[in-house]
Amino acid sequence: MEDEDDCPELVPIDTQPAAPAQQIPVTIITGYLGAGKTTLLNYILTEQHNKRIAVILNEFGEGSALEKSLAVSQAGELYEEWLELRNGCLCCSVKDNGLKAIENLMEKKGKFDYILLETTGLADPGAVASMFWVEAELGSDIYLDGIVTVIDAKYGLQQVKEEKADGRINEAARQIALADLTIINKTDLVNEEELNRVRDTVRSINGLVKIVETQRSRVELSEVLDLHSFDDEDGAKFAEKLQLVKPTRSHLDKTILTVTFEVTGDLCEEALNAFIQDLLWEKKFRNKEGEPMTVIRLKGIVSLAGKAHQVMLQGVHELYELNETPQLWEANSRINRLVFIGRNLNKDILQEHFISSVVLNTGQK
Ligand SMILES: Nc1nc2c(ncn2[C@@H]2O[C@H](COP(=O)(O)OP(=O)(O)OP(=O)(O)O)[C@@H](O)[C@H]2O)c(=O)[nH]1
Ligand SMILES: [Zn+2]
Repeated sequence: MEDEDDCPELVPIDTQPAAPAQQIPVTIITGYLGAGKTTLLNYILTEQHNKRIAVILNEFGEGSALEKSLAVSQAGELYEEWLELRNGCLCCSVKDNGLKAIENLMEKKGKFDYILLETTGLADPGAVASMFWVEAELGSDIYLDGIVTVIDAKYGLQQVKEEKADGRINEAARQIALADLTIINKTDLVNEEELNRVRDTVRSINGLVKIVETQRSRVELSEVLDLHSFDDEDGAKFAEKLQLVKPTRSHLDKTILTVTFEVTGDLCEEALNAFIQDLLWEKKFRNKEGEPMTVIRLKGIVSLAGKAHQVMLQGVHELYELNETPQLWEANSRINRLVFIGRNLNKDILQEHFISSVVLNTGQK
């Protein structure tokens, strides 16, 4: 028997390797069971486009948590490989095998232009997303382009509202919180009023997300691909977008919502790192009820002391990044703008912590 750590050999086919260089975008497609993820993938693959798209399905085989299928479709041909997982855990399995498998595949078949990865309905896409994000940092061939969450217009609401045992985060709500784009699918099954309710609920969770509505997941490709949700190519657009974010008010108890605030003044970079780490890693901040604040997605434009350029803050799951953008601050307009999506968030408490620990007194040196 072969070493378990090894990836299975992938089907060799005759294609000449594409020209090297250039990172390949990966879009993570998530959504609750039966929402229409596979329908979306099939739709994208059959649409007219000039891309070589690899599709990775991360699904556990029926009756066995030890297998998942890796299906790669290209120009209508479908290859399937079964990868052994040692421990039923998706993020680890993707980390141990999935990425290697993708890389092996690219070595053998030449590069793809795009990768779509469908996660299982119950997986935490945050873990998967942060893994691809880290890989890009480490010089991998792949970078995370965006997270797309498909929602069932008919059953989505019910799925989001379901209370989980032991106070665990509702997965359907978490998937919406993480998303850059949500696709409310199966609109044929609901009336306008029901659709409005779904839309409002999505908005109540995630104040940043873009929403489209579909039947059979038929969406403009340009709405799904090349979102560049995690790069800082265009700091200006990013800052503009943050300005439009409205805080959300939850319809439901204990659910996830969006909190945003603006603060003037320069920030101490070290203290900012400590603040974010306390928030994301240590879960040190608590709301009025004493429950720990949990942040799922974090974005911001910040003004670091001594830096002429705007700095973009991005966070997913437990990972975050601060990157200088090409945008220069205009005189007297250095405003820090932060957006937090998560659970048990209290804006006033967060803002107070932020001001007292991170903001330097202007004028004081
Ligand atoms: N009525 C209706 N049915 C749809 C629509 N889109 C998809 N479906 C059906 O819904 C079912 C589930 O769709 P899938 O694309 O397999 O959903 P999925 O999210 O990949 O499901 P899992 O992988 O099992 O979590 C299928 O029977 C689809 O044909 C739609 O817009 N309207
Ligand atoms: Zn599916």
